[in-house]
Amino acid sequence: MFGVLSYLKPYTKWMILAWGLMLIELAVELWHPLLMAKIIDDGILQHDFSVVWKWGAVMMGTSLIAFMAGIANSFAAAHVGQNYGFALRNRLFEKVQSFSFANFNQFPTSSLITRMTNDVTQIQNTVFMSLRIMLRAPLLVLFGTVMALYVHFKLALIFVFTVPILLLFLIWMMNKGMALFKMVQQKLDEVNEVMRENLAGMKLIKALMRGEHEQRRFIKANEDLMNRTVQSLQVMELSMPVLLFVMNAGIIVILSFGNMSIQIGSAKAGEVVAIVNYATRITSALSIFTLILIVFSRAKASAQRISEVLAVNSDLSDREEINHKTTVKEGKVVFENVYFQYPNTHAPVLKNISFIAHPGETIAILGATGSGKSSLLQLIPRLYDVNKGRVLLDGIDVRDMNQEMLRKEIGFVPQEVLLFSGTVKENIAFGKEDASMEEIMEAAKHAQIHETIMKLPNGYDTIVGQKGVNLSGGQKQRLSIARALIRKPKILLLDDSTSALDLKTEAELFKALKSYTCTTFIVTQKVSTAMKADTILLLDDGGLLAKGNHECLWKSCALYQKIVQSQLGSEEIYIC
Ligand SMILES: Nc1ncnc2c1ncn2[C@@H]1O[C@H](COP(=O)(O)OP(=O)(O)OP(=O)(O)O)[C@@H](O)[C@H]1O
Repeated sequence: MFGVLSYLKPYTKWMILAWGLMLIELAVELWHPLLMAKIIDDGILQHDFSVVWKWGAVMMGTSLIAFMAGIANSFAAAHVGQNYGFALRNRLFEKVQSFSFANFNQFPTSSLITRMTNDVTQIQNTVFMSLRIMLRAPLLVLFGTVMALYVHFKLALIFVFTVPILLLFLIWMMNKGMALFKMVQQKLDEVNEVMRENLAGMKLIKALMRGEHEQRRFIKANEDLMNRTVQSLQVMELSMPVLLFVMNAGIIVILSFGNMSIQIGSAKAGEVVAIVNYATRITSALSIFTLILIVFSRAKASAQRISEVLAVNSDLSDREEINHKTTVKEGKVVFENVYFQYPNTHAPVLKNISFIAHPGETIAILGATGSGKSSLLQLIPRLYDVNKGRVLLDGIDVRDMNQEMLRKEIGFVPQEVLLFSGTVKENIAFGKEDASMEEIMEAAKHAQIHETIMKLPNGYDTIVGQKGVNLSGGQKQRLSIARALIRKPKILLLDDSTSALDLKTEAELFKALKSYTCTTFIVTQKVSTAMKADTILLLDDGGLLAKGNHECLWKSCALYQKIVQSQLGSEEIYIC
C-alpha cells in the first residue's frame, strides 16, 4: 500500500492544506460540547441569558467557519484524489508499455484493465476520503475521549474501556475485509474477461450460435461477483450493530451515573450533557469507521494488485554497457545455434536453429502449424530472448542493441492483424510518426491497398471501425503491411500476412517489395509463396529440417516434396 501511496508526494502541500482545514472542522466539533455545557450550567441554570446569547453566537460563528473549512477541504481533497488517480493510471500504463511478451503472460488482459481502472478508482476514492473524513474520525475518537476526560474524569472513564475494545474489533474486521475484497476484485476480473472475450469474438459466437452459452457464462461470472460483494459487505456491516450496541450501552451507563452524580453534587448537568454529546459524536465517528473499513479494505486489496504490476521487472531491459546508438544498417540476420523456450513452459519450441540471411534476401519460413515459425520471427525484433545461442543483426547480438534502435529498422506484420480506431491514414502512419501524405500513399501503393482505399467513402480519411470491422481480412492485412513498409525497414517480417491475398495480388506485392531492398522474412504455409523466396527454412517440430531454395529442397528433402505435392498436385513442374 505504501509503495502505491508514494505517488502522493507531489501533492504534499495540497494534502497539508486539506488536513489543516479538516483540523479546523474537528476543533470546532470538539469545542461545541464544552460551549454547550457552559450555556447550560452558567446560562440556562443560572437564568443568565447574556451567557446563552454570547456563547450561542460563538457556536453559530464557529459552525459557519467549520462549514466553510469543510467545503474548502472537499475541494482540496478532490484535487489531490483526481490528480493522484491520473498520475497512478499514467504510471501503470507506462509500466505496462514496458512489459515484455513474457511479462504479459503473468497477467490476463482483463485483469490489467481492472487494475488500471477500477483498482485505481478505489485508491483514488480512499485518498479523497482520507483527506476528507478518514483521519477526522480517528482524531475525533481520540480527542473526544480526551475532552470528555477533561470535562469529568470519572464519568468519562467508560470511554477508556469501550473505545480501545471497539478499535481492536474494527482492526480485526479490516483484515478480514481485505481478504474478502481481494476476492471481489478477482471476480471483477472474471466478469471483465468474459465480457472482453464476448465482445472480441461476437462474430464467431453469432456464427456458431453460442449466444445462450455465453449469456450463461456471463450470468455465472456476474452472479459470483454479486455474491462475493454481498458476502464481503455483510461481514463488514456486522461491525455497525456491534458498535452501536456497545456505544449506546455506554451512554446509558453515563446517563445513570451522571444522574447519580448530579444528585450528590459531584457533577453538573452541563457536564453530563457534554459527555453524552462527546459519546454520540464518538459513536458517529466510529460508525463512519465501518464505511472507512469497507473503503480501506478494498483500497488495500487494490493497492496490492497495483503494486504487483508496478513491481514487475521487465526481463527485456537494455543492458547499461551497450552502445545505444548502434543500429541496423544492412539487414544481415544470423541465427547461431538458437534454442528458445517460452517462459513457464517445459520444452523448447526452437532447437538448434542456425542460418544466415543476407541483406536484401527473401527468406520463407515454412512448416506445419505449431512448428515454431512465428516464434522464430519474434526473436529477430527481440520480443523474446533466446535461451541459448545468438541472434545477430549485422554481426551484433540483438541483446547488445538498444531495443528502440533495433525495432526502428524492423517492419513487423503480426499474424493477428490489429488496426487501431482512427482513419486509414492514421493507421498507416502508425508505423512512422512524422510520415508525409506522399509516404503514406507510397506505402499503400506498394502494399497493393491504394486503389481499395481510394474507393472508400472518404479515401485515406475513412474511419476504420473498431478493429477494422468495415474492411475485409485481405484489406486489413494489406493495410498492416503498408504500416510496416512506411518506415522503409531494413528487415521486414511478415507473419503469415499474405494468407488472405489472392495469387495475383500477392505476386504484385512481392514485386513491389523488391524496391525496398530489405531482408524479408515470410512465414507461410503456402508452398506457392515459399517457392518465390531466395531461401526456404523448413521447420519441423522446432528444428530446422532443411534450408535452401525451392530447387534444392525439392531435390533433397522428402518432407518438402510431400508438402509441395499435397498443395500443388503431382502434375505441376516443380523446378524453377
Ligand atoms: N506465448 C506462448 N506461450 C507458450 N507457448 C507458446 C506461446 N506461443 C506459442 N507457443 C507454442 O510454441 C509452439 C510454436 O508456436 P508458433 O506460433 O511459433 O508456431 P507456428 O509454426 O507459427 O504455428 P502456426 O502456423 O499455427 O501459426 C506451439 O507449440 C505453441 O503452442
